[in-house]
Order: sequence, then C-alpha cells, then structure tokens
Amino acid sequence: MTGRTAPSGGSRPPLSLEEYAERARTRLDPAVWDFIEGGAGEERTLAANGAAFDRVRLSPRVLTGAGECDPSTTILGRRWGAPVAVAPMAYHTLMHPDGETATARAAGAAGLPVVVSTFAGRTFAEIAAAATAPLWLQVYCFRDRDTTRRLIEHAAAAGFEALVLTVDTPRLGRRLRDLRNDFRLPPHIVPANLPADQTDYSSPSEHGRTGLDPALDWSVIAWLRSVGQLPVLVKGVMTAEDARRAIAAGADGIVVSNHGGRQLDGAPATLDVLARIAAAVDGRCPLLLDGGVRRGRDVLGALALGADAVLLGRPVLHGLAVAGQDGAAGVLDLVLDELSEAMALTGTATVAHADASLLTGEDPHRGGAHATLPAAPGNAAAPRNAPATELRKQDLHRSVSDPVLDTMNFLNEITGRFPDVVSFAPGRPYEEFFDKDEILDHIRRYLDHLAAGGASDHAIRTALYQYGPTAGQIRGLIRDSLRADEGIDAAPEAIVVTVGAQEGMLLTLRALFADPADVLLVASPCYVGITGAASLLQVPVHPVEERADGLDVADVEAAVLAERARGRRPRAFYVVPDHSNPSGNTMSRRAREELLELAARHDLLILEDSPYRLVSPGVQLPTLKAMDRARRVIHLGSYSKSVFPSARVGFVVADQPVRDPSGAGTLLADELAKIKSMVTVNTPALSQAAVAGALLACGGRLTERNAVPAKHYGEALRVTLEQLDRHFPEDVRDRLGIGWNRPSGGFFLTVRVPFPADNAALLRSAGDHAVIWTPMAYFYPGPGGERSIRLSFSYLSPAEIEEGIGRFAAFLRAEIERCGATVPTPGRDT
Ligand SMILES: Cc1cc2nc3c(=O)[nH]c(=O)nc-3n(C[C@H](O)[C@H](O)[C@H](O)COP(=O)(O)O)c2cc1C
Repeated sequence: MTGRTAPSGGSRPPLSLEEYAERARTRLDPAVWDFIEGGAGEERTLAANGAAFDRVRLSPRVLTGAGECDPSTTILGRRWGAPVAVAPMAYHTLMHPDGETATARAAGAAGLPVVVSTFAGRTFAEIAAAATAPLWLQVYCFRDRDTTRRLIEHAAAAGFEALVLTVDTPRLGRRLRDLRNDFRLPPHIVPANLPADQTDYSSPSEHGRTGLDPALDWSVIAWLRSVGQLPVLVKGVMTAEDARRAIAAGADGIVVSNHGGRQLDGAPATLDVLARIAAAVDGRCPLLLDGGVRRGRDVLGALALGADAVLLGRPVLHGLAVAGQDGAAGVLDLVLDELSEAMALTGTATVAHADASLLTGEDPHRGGAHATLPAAPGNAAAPRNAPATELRKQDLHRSVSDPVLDTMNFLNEITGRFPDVVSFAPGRPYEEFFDKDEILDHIRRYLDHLAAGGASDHAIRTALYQYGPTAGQIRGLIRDSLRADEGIDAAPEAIVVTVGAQEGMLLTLRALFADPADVLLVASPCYVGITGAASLLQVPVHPVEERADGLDVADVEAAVLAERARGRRPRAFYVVPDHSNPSGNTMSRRAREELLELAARHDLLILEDSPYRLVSPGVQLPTLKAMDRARRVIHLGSYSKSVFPSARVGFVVADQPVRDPSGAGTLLADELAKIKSMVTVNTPALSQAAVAGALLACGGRLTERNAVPAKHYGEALRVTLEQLDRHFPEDVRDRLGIGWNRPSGGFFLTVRVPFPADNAALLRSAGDHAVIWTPMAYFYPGPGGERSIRLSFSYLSPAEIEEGIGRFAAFLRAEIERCGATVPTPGRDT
C-alpha cells in the first residue's frame, strides 16, 4: 500500500482483510452485501472454510539462511508474482462502476492473474486492455452450447490464456439471504459478454436454474478444448476420485472449491480435503484451491498441504467496494505482504520450499490423507483387503515438488497427444549416425587394446565383469583424448568417470557446497540438469541473466558482490561457454579471460560444461579449463553427443588440491570418487568399454571422429537460419518484433517473439500448426524468458527442418495476429 492514498472510510488504510470487509459492509446496500457474503443453506460450509484455515499451525524456523523470500511461481508456463489469483466472481460492477477493469489493473500491478467470470460486468476486450498479468475465463456451460462457444471465442480473441470450467453448479445453491431479500440485480448490472437478448439475468438463482446445463459429464472437457484450444482447468472438485477423473478426461488443472460455501451446504471445507486430493493429483497438473483464504499465511498453509496456488474471492470484492482499483490493490498487497512475512518467519525461501514440514505436529490436517488404494496385484502374502501404503508427496523431499524436476513433462505429454508434429524440442543427436553393429566393434577393440597392453585373460574378464574402480577404468584414454582435442592437460588421477555429466554435476555440487550460505551462480537461462541437481541438494542458486549477445562478465561480478552483501558465499559459477544449451550463445575469448580473472579475484570456482564443442563445425575457442592456470575450473565432460548418449558416460576433471587439517593432501577428484562410491559405485564397465573403443578407433581425436556429424549439425543450423530468414526477411521481422540469434554451432538457437511463449501458446502451436518447441521460460531459475523460444535442430533432417520452420512461421504469424498486430506477408512488403 505504500504511496497509495488510504481508501476512504477510515483514517488509515485497513490493516487486515477483516478490516476491509468491515469497511465494505458499511458502504454497501445490505442486500448486495448479503449477495456477496452469503452462502447456501445454513452456511455451515461457508463457516467451515474459514475455520479450517484458523486451525492451521505453521512452524517458525530460525537461522535458516533463507534470505529474501521469493513468492513468485510458475503456473501453466506463466510466471505469477505470487501463488495467488483472483477467483471468478460475477458482476464486479456491483462493487464499483469500473468493475473487472479495476480488478485487472490492481491484480496486474502485483503480477497476479484474474479468473474472469462468465457473468463479468465489463467486456473481455475492456478487461484485456486493463490487464498486465494473465487472464483466464471461468466458463459456465449453458444449455445453449452456441452461447458458451461464442463466449469462449470472444475471450480467446481477447488473449485469455485458459478456461476454468465451473462444475459444481448444475443448479445454483439455495442462498437463503438472497431468498429472504428477494435479491434482484439493479437494471444497469448486466453480463457484458452474454447476448443482450430477452434473457432475464436479474435473478442469478432463477437464471442459473433455466440457463445452466444440468447434465454435463466429463466429455465437456474435450469439447471445451476443441472450441478454445486453451488449457482447461476444472473448478469445484472436492474428492480425490473426481480429481483422478478430471485428469483422465484431459484437464490441465484442478481447482479444489466448494464455491465459497455457496453450493452444497454441508460439504467439507476445501482445506480439509486438499491433502487427499493433492496425493491423487500427484503433481500431474497444477492444483489450486479457494474458499476462506483471508491472510497471507493462509496461502502458505494451502501450499504446505499440497496446493500450487490459491484463488482469492470475496476479499477482492471488499477492496473494490471500499476504493475501486486502489482498494482491490490494497487487498492484494496486504495478502502478498503477509505471505512474505509468513515465508520469512518460517524460513521458506521460495514457494517450491513450502511443504508439509511447515506444519506443526499438532496440525489437524497433517495426517488427514489416508486414501485407501487397492492392494498390489499378485502379492499373495498380503491380506486380501490390506490398503497399499500410500505416501504423501508433502512428506517427500521438497525437490520432488520443484517444477524444475518436472520441466519436460508437459512437452512429453504434448508430443504424445500430437504425434504428427515436427518437434524442435529435443536436444538429441541425429540418429542416422548410429550403426547397430559398431557398438560391438568398440567393445572388441577395447578388449584387444587391453590384451595388447599385456593384460591377462583373467584381468580382462575382471575388467569387464566385475565391480570396477570407482573413479573409472578408462581415465588414461580420456586423458589422451582431452590432450588431443581440447588442449586440457589433466593427470588420469584428476579424472572421475561418471554416469553422464549429470552425475558429475551432482558429485561436484555435493562436495563443494558444505555450508547453507554457499551459493551457486548460474548463467540464466540455464541447463536444467544443474538447477535440478542444486534443487536435490538444497543448494541455493543465483541466476546471472545472459544478455541477447551472451554473458557479460560484469553481471557475474555484480551477482558475486550482491551475494556477499547478503552474507552468503558465492562458491562456484556454472556455465556452458560454447553453443550454450539453451540459448546457443558462445562466450568470446575475451569474456573467457575476464571470467577467469574474476574467479581469481573473488575466489570463485568455475564449473565448465561444454558438450557441444566436438560436434560443432569449424575451429572452437579454447575451453576454460585449457586456459586455466590456477586450477579454478572444474571441467564436466560428456560423451553423449560425441560418442552416443545411451552409454551414459561422462567425466569430471577435478585437479584441485585438497588439504586436510593434518596437512595431508588429495585431489578433488579423490573426494568426488568417495561420494560416487555411495551413488553409483562405478560407471558400468560395458559402457566405459564401448566409449573406450570409440576413442581408440580415432586415436582419441573425437574431432576427427565427429567431422561428419559436426558438418551435419552445422548444415542443420544453416538450414534453420536460412528458412527463418526466408519466412521473415529482415524488415518484416523488425516490424513484427521477432528476432533470433545466430549461433556458430551446437544444437540450439533462441527466437524472440512479441507474445507470451508459454504452454498455452505451445498447445496452439501443436494443435493448429503441428510444430512444437520449448518455452525458454522453462530454463530460467527465476522470472524471465517469457517471450523467447528454444529451437533445437539437431534431431531433424534438412527436409524436416524446412517443413517445420514453415509450420513454425505460420504459428508465429497466427499468434501475432491473435495479439492484435498486423502480419505482413513475405514478398508483398519486402
Ligand atoms: C459474489 C460471488 C460471485 C461468484 N461468482 C462466481 C462465478 O461467476 N463463477 C464461479 O465459478 N464462481 C463464482 N463464485 C465463487 C468463487 O469463485 C470462489 O469459489 C469463492 O468465492 C472462493 O471463496 P472465498 O470467497 O471464500 O475466497 C462467486 C463467489 C462470490 C462470493
């Protein structure tokens, strides 16, 4: 509320939502107050919603090192300022003439979305013009499907991003206060987006009875999707069984709601059924809750019990009634301020950290989710009806609820749903280079190599069949190859062979990050493998945003200084210097030198991950490790691109000396191997043998082995750029606000677009244009990337790329048109 004038009706701004409610009550006509405030029947469910939140007890946590808390979250691919949106409520114009436009402005200022009711008092176009955060449309399905269809089409045309189907209203509940008051809407309060025909909307309950379709079933979800091509959430789910059915019917999200106690009186409080529903949903789609949220700490309580976000209902109307847009903004600011307070005092750094550990043992909701599952089939020993042991997600490590660990699920699901798409999503090698017999030749060659080196049959058998040395058995060959290809001079003892570079990241983070105040800096956008590993290990991450032309080392230094100022220790910086995943950018030689100087100045380690160099055309810049004179760089290597990914062989070069208090010394690689012995014991010998055979076949020179693939990927990149240029000549792309970078190699490039490139857009791209890509926002540890796309071209043939970019161009044009910009056709305006 800082800087905002105090809403009139009191000498100071209200300090709680309760005070807002009280001020609203004194300003509103008593019948209008009853209409918004009341519930169905004896209002037992209405009361239960609030009482359930009153019972929540949160555990204060101290000295957690959490620092500034970040309440932002990502729902359906869009960043929200906090896990809060405005619930759909009819006729905001009853509270203030500006109605929903005031609400949309207030919510947008806080970065919060609004779910706009079917019965909004202002038109979708007016609301969209006022909004700066996502808008969703709440849909009541009418008996007349054409009316519903038109409603959705208008919302979609105005840029609404999702549909929220309300399913708890086959008829409206008996709201005794309205019946007693014989409540009628004043003549000027009308639904601005429904046909202005003879329909009498003045009595919501009567219109509800005649207008709403009472016979809906689960097939309505597919119908809605076919009309709007938008994600569909289902609002009004109150049981685990219905949640499972909703997901099976294709719902993209679920809102646990009893309509604010306005429908079935006697239904339980939403918070009381949340944990059980969260267990059934199991993270498969966003889970929201409404009903009774009246303080910031209620938001945190709902997250702790498994919600991804909440909807706030009546309090927003109270704010509007008190002071229009300023009042609604005051309400939302208050909730966000209370949420930040609750996060700080419970040591909850981000919403991903909000889990059941926040609840005290006395919390009555905590043990509430004991759904009975059928006994596992075929387990004869189990008693016939013994319930399977069900685990609650909230009781698992918080990382399993971190969206970063789930990043690719939506993409996989889309690929499954639209099998005929051209996919610019996967960062996979081109499969035509794999020969099914070559793998056997590799293993044979390695065995011959061992024999030629004097190994006995027995020693060879042991090497192939037994547990092997934890640090790996092909370290000598890797050393030779690094010398030949990368100018890296590392003793075999400084190398640990890992299960992919991914294990290398996990081991390295585990060894280096010992103190809660240690922070990992990452170039952002960032490969999700490193942020995922950091999440598993609860390592705090500080993103350093890459600029359009790549990383600026001054930004890394600013991040180091900012973390120091907060009392934390920047320990290491993770970077993909060559043809980065996801952006495609490459650091210049000068930037590499500056980064090494900065690392020395600030006692920072560098984690260098560079898997695309050896499969990229042309001469590569030196690795950071090759330029490293002070052993500041830990080099993470991978053979997934340069040999083949199924081997899952990677390595870490960790030549940093480690000294213990007695003065004895080892290398960091020795310490990583100790950790590895408790993770994967050793990298499978068969895989090492196959990679070793491939290294032997080319005398360690993977650049030579990969000359043909590198040419192919270079060609794929060239064709992708050529096709983009063809569809969007320079003046056209400038006018449209589209742009892309021109990587010199690798598998990826970044396309900047003038519209939100989120899951909803991806769904339209797949459904309408049969092409998919990855929203760049997936790769941002914090906000960012909302208007960029990662295109991966490595997996496709030139003909597929040509076809795919054609479809992609059609998608971009359609999307830009959708946002209201005009789209010039190439040729006509060049
Ligand atoms: C005045 C009023 C109008 C409402 N109109 C709608 C509506 O049009 N569509 C809908 O799905 N829910 C509607 N709801 C229910 C809300 O979306 C939400 O479920 C409920 O208000 C949340 O509870 P809370 O008010 O306790 O926060 C309405 C609620 C109120 C109070």
